[in-house]
Amino acid sequence: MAKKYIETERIRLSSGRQIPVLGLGTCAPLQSEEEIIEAVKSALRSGYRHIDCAAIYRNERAVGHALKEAFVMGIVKREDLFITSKLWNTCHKPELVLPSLKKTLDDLGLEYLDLYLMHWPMAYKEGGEMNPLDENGKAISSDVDYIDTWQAMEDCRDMGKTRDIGLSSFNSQQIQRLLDSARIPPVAIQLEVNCYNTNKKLVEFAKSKGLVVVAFSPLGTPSKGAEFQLLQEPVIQEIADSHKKTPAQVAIRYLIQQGLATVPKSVTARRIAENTEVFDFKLTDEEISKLETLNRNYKVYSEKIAVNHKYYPFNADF
Ligand SMILES: NC(=O)C1=CN([C@@H]2O[C@H](COP(=O)(O)OP(=O)(O)OC[C@H]3O[C@@H](n4cnc5c(N)ncnc54)[C@H](OP(=O)(O)O)[C@@H]3O)[C@@H](O)[C@H]2O)C=CC1
Ligand SMILES: O=C1CO[C@H](CO)[C@@H](O)[C@@H]1O
Repeated sequence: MAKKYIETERIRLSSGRQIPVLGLGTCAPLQSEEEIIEAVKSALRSGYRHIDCAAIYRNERAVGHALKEAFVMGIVKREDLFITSKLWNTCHKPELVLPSLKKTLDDLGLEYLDLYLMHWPMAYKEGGEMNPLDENGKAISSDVDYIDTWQAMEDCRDMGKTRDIGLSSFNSQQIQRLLDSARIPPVAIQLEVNCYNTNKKLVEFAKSKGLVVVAFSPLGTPSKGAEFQLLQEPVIQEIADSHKKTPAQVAIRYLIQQGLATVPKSVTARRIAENTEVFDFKLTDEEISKLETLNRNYKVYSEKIAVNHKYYPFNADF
């Protein structure tokens, strides 16, 4: 019988805390509040203890609703959970950081987060749309330096509003620049990593600086009408068949064997459970090499609306 996902599957953060390697993604723009509530409850019942949220997903109240029900029903206790959320780009001004975090906490119905990430190094114009666009459809920048935003995030950690702080989609130069001035170093970074985008140089760089890497879009975001469909690749299917596993389980297992945490998203109870059954088999070195032939440095989240931003992260080599 497949080994149930259990809480020992964790990675130690530089702060000494631990992050469960498997979490539930909640970026679900097409799903209703009811679907999100059911998905989070289903995940908690399946043994997930790590939920990945963000203000920009516009569904933190639904996640909070599910958490509250799970607490009342005794499915899980707050202290057993690892809840991540992310500061959105329109709230990088230092005076907006704490209010943004408080809004997220209020929506989630929590006293504190486990991890608060800066969602992107890029600040957008404050005070209006979450994706403010100019007449050419490009994001309108704000001039805030992510170093100043980080200092406000450090203050949030000092206040106990979040146990740890981290980054998302920063390139190596931006990580280094931030580390050079940080009073509190980031413990983790979310990066797009999957078999289409193994992102090796950046992953190794981040790890060498003491950051745990959390892989987002582990399945290649099939729902986004993506150009390529990772889960339908014959190479993945073949390896899955030989282990009596599914392509999604192989895609997730690949990341775990790279020493990464990951946050596959699903609102389908069967898949939510399926995605946990990844701790009872091991890919061989040969299988890993075969999977890596799929790499084409393909990004689902290239944030093209912000290509002209001063801090656009994808112009650097890595
Ligand atoms: N920091 C950042 O900038 C970013 C962070 N993220 C985070 O990462 C999470 C995951 O990435 P995301 O881009 O959502 O995409 P994923 O790669 O996790 O793919 C999600 C899609 O795969 C489907 N799916 C899930 N499990 C299976 C399965 N076992 N078999 C077949 N299909 C499956 C889901 O369908 P269904 O739901 O219908 O079951 C959904 O359509 C996000 O939800 C978010 O939390 C994502 C992007 C950027
Ligand atoms: O997490 C993410 C998913 O959706 C957002 C857009 O709406 C992205 O900007 C982001 O990186």
